[in-house]
Amino acid sequence: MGIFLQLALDFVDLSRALLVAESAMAAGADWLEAGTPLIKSEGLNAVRELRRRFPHHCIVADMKIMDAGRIEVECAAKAGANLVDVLGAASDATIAECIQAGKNYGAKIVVDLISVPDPVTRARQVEALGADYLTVHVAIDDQMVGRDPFETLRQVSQAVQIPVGVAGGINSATAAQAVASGASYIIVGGAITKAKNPDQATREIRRAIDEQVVIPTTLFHRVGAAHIIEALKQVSAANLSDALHRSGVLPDIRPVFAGLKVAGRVLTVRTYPGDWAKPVEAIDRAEPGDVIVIDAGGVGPAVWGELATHSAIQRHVAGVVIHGGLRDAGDIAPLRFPAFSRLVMPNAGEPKGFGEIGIPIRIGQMTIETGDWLVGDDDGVVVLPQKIAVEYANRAMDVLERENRIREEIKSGKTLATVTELLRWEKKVS
Ligand SMILES: O=C(CO)[C@H](O)[C@H](O)COP(=O)(O)O
Repeated sequence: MGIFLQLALDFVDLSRALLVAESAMAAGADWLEAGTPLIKSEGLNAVRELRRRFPHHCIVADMKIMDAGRIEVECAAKAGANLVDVLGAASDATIAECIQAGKNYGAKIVVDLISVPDPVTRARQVEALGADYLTVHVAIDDQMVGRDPFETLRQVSQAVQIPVGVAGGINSATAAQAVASGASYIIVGGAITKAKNPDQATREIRRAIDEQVVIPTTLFHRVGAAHIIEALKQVSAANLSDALHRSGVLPDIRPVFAGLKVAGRVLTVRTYPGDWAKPVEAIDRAEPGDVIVIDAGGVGPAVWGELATHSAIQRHVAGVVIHGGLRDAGDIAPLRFPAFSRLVMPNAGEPKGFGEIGIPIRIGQMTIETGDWLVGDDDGVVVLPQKIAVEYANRAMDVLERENRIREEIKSGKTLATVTELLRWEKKVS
């Protein structure tokens, strides 16, 4: 038996879901899943519509049932689902009801092991209850902190006889690993639904599964602590701010030169207005790729200029952010060194040596520490605290990927309001 590719339509708008479904199913996906967000947004009408448009495909309703198993399975089956998902975290009574209702209404029951503390034990239990399929699943939110499903998949697939599938950020680079770890079906959401070209993305994942090959991708894969910079180099300050729920922006600090982006780890400096000693000493303390963030109290005179920039370039410093003043802008411009500053002025201060390097600083409402991360570009600077850096670097990638997909839909002749069904999704004021 071949390995099935299940496309998970995690949209909130049926029209967008159908657009991707049409191309992905034609490109080689086997099973078609109405994702939980789609069912919550559109109701079981989403399943009915998928059944109508794809009469010969297996339709999966990702109901994530937690209670009232009988009625939820009945509704999904009557809407046209062949497979209905219940959570492994649900009680045995709920799962047993789902299984009985499935038999009655002609649907198979998939037990989703998402967030189950002991998946191997639970897998054996639900197999004994009569489940038809088991899915090992790393939640989208858990993917953001770098978790993957492969070791659990290997263990669960060895522990039970029924087919085991996998979900959790699978892409063209990891689909072969999913097969090697024992998957009988592979569920792919974002790597197809956020792809600029879902048709091509589906073909690549199909090939990765069938030929057991790794097809590298820079998108749809999540980084761990050692690779934060790889994600931050791809995203914009706006992407990162969106991921951070619109926070993280350094107020009043503007790019001095247009078209230059910086992403890097922060080295902080606190200094006295105009005292450029610690900023220049920090260059010698910086690691390659660091961004020096200077708090000079938000006022002049300048604490950074052309010679400091040459020095920073020698040390492979990635950029500078100044809550204070910069000078020599005309001489720095051709050096293409990313510089962000509150003020630009001709006068420098004296090197008196006040202040410290590497201590927490405060700019506006933001506390910034050495080891934090930042992204700066034409929009300004967004800081990412170290303790949440892995998660929000990944969430910023997710924002970027979603925008990539929306942009393609606009370019195909729609407007932003149409693609996002803005009238429907405006925040209602009570
Ligand atoms: O059920 C889901 C989330 O709970 C998703 O459909 C599933 O995780 C697949 O999407 P992705 O490939 O983006 O992880």
